Amino acid sequence: MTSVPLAARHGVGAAEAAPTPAARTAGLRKAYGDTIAVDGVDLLVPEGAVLGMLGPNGSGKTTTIRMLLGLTAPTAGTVEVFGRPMPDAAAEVLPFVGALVEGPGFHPFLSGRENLLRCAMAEPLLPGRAGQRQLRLAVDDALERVGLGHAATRRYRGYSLGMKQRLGLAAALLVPRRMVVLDEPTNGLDPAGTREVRQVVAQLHAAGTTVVVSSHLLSEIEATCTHVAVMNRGSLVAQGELADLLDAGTPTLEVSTPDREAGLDALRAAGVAARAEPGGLLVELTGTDAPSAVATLVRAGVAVHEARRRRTGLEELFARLTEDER
Ligand SMILES: Nc1ncnc2c1ncn2[C@@H]1O[C@H](COP(=O)(O)OP(=O)(O)OP(=O)(O)O)[C@@H](O)[C@H]1O
Repeated sequence: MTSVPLAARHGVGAAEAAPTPAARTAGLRKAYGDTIAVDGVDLLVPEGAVLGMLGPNGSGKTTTIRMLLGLTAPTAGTVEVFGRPMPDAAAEVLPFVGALVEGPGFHPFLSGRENLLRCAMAEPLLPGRAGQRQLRLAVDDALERVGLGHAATRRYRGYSLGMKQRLGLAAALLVPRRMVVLDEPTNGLDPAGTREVRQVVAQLHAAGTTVVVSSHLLSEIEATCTHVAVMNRGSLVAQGELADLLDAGTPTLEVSTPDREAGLDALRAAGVAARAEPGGLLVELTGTDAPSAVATLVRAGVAVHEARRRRTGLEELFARLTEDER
């Protein structure tokens, strides 16, 4: 592993030439007594990815995230963040990593802004370089990004669960990060809050920040993530680019047509498997491709109103990967 200092390679805004992943684990294991929370996890988080961690309750997502952040030490295996070992290099690495994990310890009698100012003063990347004015600007910017500007002066103890969650997210965004790790960031948020988190993740991604986000909301993961890691019973059962995972099932083409019988006859004559569906046909794209299937239909005089590839869908994939074998 390269020994170039993290700040030199990963100074905020610096271009990354080396293909070092943002984070990587090997043989990661965590046991709490007889409970094996995480077992043999080889996770790869490519730099610049938005990686969604999915898994049923108790599958080991939070424990894995805590080990990524150096908050708990592995029982066995290794964790690297930006090529540096965790938790040993935590002091060097963590200023570049924003995190929202569980309820952060905010002061109940201070306002949201005052709480964030305290966080800002503890940020190694801000003090020294930043005066009070800059700290306040960073705090107000973070509050605006999470939609808390209007409640900045209210005491934390009066915040709703969703507002507390937003303040935790704001703390993760106080300085530009190389990686942001969000454990269930939409927990307790209303639909507007959920949309805002989605926007924040999209902004981070556009700025080149790596994002690791755990969620039970498959639709959120499907909408925001480039990569997915699926956990089940402490193990990683699938990981990779979202598009590749979704394409892993049998590819099919949905054809909207009123001429279903004629369409089925034409496809069968061409050796293409298909079945009738309400409003049209579902064509299996094994041994053929979408343009050929559509051409076969059109040649047979079948009116094709619309043709669309059907993806497996994350919900179906998730159910398949995590269903119990019992
Ligand atoms: N500090 C701990 N002490 C004992 N057991 C723990 C501890 N932390 C986690 N566990 C156990 O490890 C397993 C994995 O828990 P973890 O919180 O990592 O799962 P998760 O996928 O994040 O679940 P959820 O979606 O419910 O948050 C569970 O069986 C849990 O009870």
